[in-house]
Amino acid sequence: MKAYWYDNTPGDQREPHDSGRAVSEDKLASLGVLYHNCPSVEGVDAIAKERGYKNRDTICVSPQSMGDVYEDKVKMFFAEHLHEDEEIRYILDGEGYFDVRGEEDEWIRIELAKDDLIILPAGIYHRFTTNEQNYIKAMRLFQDEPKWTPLNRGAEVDLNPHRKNYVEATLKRSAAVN
Ligand SMILES: CSCCC(=O)/C(O)=C/O
Ligand SMILES: [Fe+2]
Repeated sequence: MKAYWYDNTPGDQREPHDSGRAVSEDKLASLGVLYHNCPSVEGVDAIAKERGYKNRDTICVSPQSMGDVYEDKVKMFFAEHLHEDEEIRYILDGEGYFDVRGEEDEWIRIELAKDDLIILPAGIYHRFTTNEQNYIKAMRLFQDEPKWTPLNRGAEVDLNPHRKNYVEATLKRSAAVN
């Protein structure tokens, strides 16, 4: 895992966009984004049990596995959104980037590879993209039914109770201490 401020320059979303300014694991944790390295699935099972996850599936995001819909899927994942549930992603193979918003709405890019596990809190605005290798295989863990419901950013979603709770409980506290 490597995290850094996104450089905001134009160019393909799959390029690194590394500003050269690193972001620490502590900084991510202050935003409610938790990272673990899990060399074996037992570590994943322990985290899932502790946090009450009941379901999981595996997704492969690549032109080989998705065919004609690959580019549309990548565009969809890259639209800024939130979820009403916490989400865990465990990388089984390949690489990709999760971008999350900091306190001042700046993007932080989190580069993930095999054995990396990330927990994103409910209500955080984020997006995902493959990198230039166009290949990632990940385990998706769900607290309840295995559904992936993105709520794309907009005035209405800003007022979503899960968003408001995240802003009050996590984002404002993070801004106060950082
Ligand atoms: C590598 S997992 C596919 C993307 C995804 O599950 C997600 O939640 C994007 O926001
Ligand atoms: Fe998401």
